[in-house]
Amino acid sequence: MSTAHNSANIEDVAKVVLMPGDPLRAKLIAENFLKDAVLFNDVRGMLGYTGTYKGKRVSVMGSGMGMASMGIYSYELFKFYDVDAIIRVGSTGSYSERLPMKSVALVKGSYSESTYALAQSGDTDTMQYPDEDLNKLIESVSQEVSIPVVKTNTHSSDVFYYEGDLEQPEKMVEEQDALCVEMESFALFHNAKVLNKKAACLLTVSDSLSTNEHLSADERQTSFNEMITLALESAIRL
Ligand SMILES: O=P(O)(O)O[C@H]1O[C@H](CO)[C@@H](O)[C@H]1O
Ligand SMILES: O=c1cc[nH]c(=O)[nH]1
Repeated sequence: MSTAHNSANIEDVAKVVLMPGDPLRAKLIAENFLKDAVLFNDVRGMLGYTGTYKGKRVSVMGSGMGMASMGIYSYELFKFYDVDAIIRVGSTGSYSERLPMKSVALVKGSYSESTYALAQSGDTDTMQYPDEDLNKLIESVSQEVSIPVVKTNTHSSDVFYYEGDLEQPEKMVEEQDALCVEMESFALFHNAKVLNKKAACLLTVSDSLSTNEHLSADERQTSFNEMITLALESAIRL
């Protein structure tokens, strides 16, 4: 079985999938963290691999950028590949010094102005949520492996280059308790909800919109490693 966007057979994909936005980050994760990783998809360059981590089968696949792309890939993984859980591992821009550079955020709610949920199923909720039990697991693993997380809502935006209200970051912090911005978790959480599956989202702060700092390529690599370790250590306990 395959779809228009994924050439894998159902048995090629593990029950738990890590999803970075960037397909090349999926490749790096497969090469550096998984044993015996095998490529299961390269349609449109959206690389997906399955291997083992500490003996347990885990997959990793890019989601692409934005709700529409995450919407397609996560829907297909849940619905047609019988995936139980997806953990997004993304980069984020911080709106507040309460979420410093390189810190890891565990998303407890995803606020969006996006029409994704409305268009997908008529869902008018502007806040979509991760799986509560999966988040609790990640939180407890974070203590066990000493990789701290900041629990926060995120702003899940359709827009990267923004020319609107300059006070948007402050408003997101005050009105939505969203300390950061990224572009996919709202669609992922919505799909998990309508398909009765599990989803979570870990984000590493790569940019600060409050202090105007940005991670270098090397720093990104090192700090993403902590988030990926936490996601994998959680995945094998599911
Ligand atoms: O690092 P990833 O997972 O791609 O996530 C963030 O980076 C991209 C923007 O540069 C968007 O996809 C945003 O959500
Ligand atoms: O969506 C994103 C992701 C990383 N950094 C940003 O500024 N925005």
